[in-house]
Amino acid sequence: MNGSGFAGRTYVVTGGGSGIGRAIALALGAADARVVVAGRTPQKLEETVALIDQEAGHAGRALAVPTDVRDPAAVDALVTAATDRFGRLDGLVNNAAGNFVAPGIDISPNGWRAVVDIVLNGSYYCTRAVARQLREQGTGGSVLSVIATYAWHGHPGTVHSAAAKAGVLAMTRTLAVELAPLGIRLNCVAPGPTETAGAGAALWATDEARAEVLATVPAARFADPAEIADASLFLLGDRASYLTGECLTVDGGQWLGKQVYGRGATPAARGRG
Ligand SMILES: CCCCCCC/C=C/C(=O)SCCNC(=O)CCNC(=O)[C@H](O)C(C)(C)COP(=O)(O)OP(=O)(O)OC[C@H]1O[C@@H](n2cnc3c(N)ncnc32)[C@H](O)[C@@H]1OP(=O)(O)O
Ligand SMILES: NC(=O)C1=CN([C@@H]2O[C@H](COP(=O)(O)OP(=O)(O)OC[C@H]3O[C@@H](n4cnc5c(N)ncnc54)[C@H](OP(=O)(O)O)[C@@H]3O)[C@@H](O)[C@H]2O)C=CC1
Repeated sequence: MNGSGFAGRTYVVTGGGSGIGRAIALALGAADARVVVAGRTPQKLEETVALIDQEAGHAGRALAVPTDVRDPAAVDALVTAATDRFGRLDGLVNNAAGNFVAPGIDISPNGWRAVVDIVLNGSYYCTRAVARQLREQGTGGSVLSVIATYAWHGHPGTVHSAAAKAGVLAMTRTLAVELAPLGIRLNCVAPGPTETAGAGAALWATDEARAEVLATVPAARFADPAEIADASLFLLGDRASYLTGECLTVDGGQWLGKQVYGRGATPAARGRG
């Protein structure tokens, strides 16, 4: 990945201690970027830092800053810690999330708040803090938010997350216009079902639930977090320099895969098969 334009740049990755966030942090580290990982669990963040150091062959390329993105003061302190350590910022990945499956009418106000505060409010606080830093630097930069396709098609069982991800998409499109004059691009990536411990526990905790999810994916497999990281680095980096306010779906065809007659078959073809 040398020559990709990431060398010497600094990115904050929220939820960088696990799953997709860790994969993005590792990919940035492998591309010679400096990476600041934020999340609530220090040990998970330190593991990511150790993996980046190991890949680099030396320490110092990554920093763990325990942060709850629901706390705007903590988010401001995260940006200060990142710039104190690396001198400047170049971008942000809003990846932190919380989720659970429950019927919408049964979710308590606190349950609604828990998810919306992490996903929507946290993404706003982080975007605001990083964009202010970029404005102060006068350098421009790039913000990527990890959403989900149910931001536009909805999803029974996760109304809090679907509503919050839709909010992040609207935030991205709005701020893409507001911040374009500052050279700041904002985009989203929408992964389909991706093999992570967090999503597995929250969304497909049983073999039956897992099989049900898999049956919705035309590609007939879960994504590897590294595949989401590849798309994410494209959106974050200079090869996407004229791309802003967009969302790239990386879902094995899942959200397009609604069908009446079966995949790849017309009724006539099915008759022959
Ligand atoms: C099916 C295919 C879809 C494919 C696309 C999927 C797209 C999206 C995927 C993801 O987002 S994966 C990310 C998954 N990762 C996580 O969720 C990890 C982080 N999760 C958490 O931190 C928790 O799950 C949390 C609940 C979101 C937040 O934790 P916190 O410690 O802040 O809150 P709690 O005190 O535990 O609970 C707050 C509140 O929420 C209620 N609640 C929690 N779980 C459930 C549940 N399973 N059912 C109903 N309610 C729940 C809990 O009871 C609390 O409310 P009150 O009791 O106080 O009213
Ligand atoms: N896996 C999938 O199938 C899909 C995932 N996504 C999205 O991808 C992203 C990553 O999910 P995934 O890797 O699967 O799941 P994980 O559970 O591994 O990732 C969620 C991360 O968010 C962090 N986090 C949660 N709450 C907070 C908080 N209040 N402050 C800071 N960090 C927090 C968690 O760390 P900690 O608990 O230590 O704070 C964790 O590292 C999410 O945005 C998710 O919605 C989208 C579509 C599909």
